[in-house]
Amino acid sequence: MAKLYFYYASMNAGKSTNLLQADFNYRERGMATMLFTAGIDERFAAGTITSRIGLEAAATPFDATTEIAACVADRHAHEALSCVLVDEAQFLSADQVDQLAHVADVVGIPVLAYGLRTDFLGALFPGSARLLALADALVEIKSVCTCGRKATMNLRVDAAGKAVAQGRQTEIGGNDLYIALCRRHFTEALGRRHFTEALVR
Ligand SMILES: Nc1ncnc2c1ncn2[C@@H]1O[C@H](COP(=O)(O)OP(=O)(O)O)[C@@H](O)[C@H]1O
Ligand SMILES: Cc1cn([C@H]2C[C@H](O)[C@@H](COP(=O)(O)O)O2)c(=O)[nH]c1=O
Ligand SMILES: [Zn+2]
Repeated sequence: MAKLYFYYASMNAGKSTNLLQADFNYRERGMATMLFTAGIDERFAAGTITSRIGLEAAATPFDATTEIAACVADRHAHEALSCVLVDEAQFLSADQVDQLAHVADVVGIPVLAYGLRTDFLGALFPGSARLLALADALVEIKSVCTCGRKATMNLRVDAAGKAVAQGRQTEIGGNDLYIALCRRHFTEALGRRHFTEALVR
């Protein structure tokens, strides 16, 4: 039975690299894949998944209106797909994650979704919340804080490197805007009061 996997991590942990390696594995065996990534993330060429170590592949951009199950069914009708891979899965809606579960369960294609678990305040993204609830397998991709502990959180910083404690959940950026930290250093940088406020919102 095909499964829905959620590979989650903090920023800069190697999610896109891992996705591109999985994709390469399928393709070198002559198996077709379909890749999705968030259309709003235009840090690199639109419709491209790029890892910081130089690998890249073409992907279908998704936004809030994308009917992912229909896109997969269309492609699958022309070429039998062996795997669907989704980057930036934190930006999926709950309904789009349900569609990915349908792709695995009914269409029978394994789905590998890669994304952040939590935002800059330590709160779940909608897509991540649904994936944590539904995925058959939750796989953590680990990275390291400056102190050597596991970096599970994403601190947003301003131009002066100061922690940002409020703002909209979606703010596209890279190392200029975010630092992956362990929970202890994240909480200290943010101030425990802000951290708790975000969680009870
Ligand atoms: N020029 C580089 N050469 C080798 N590794 C790099 C380079 N730049 C970044 N990295 C490493 O690549 C990883 C980030 O990969 P990426 O797949 O883009 O992460 P994510 O998708 O989780 O944000 C990090 O481990 C980072 O240290
Ligand atoms: C923590 C956090 C992140 N984002 C954005 C920033 C990046 O554009 C992506 C994550 O990219 P990566 O592949 O993991 O490097 O998400 C955001 O919009 N809001 C946040 O709180
Ligand atoms: Zn730390």
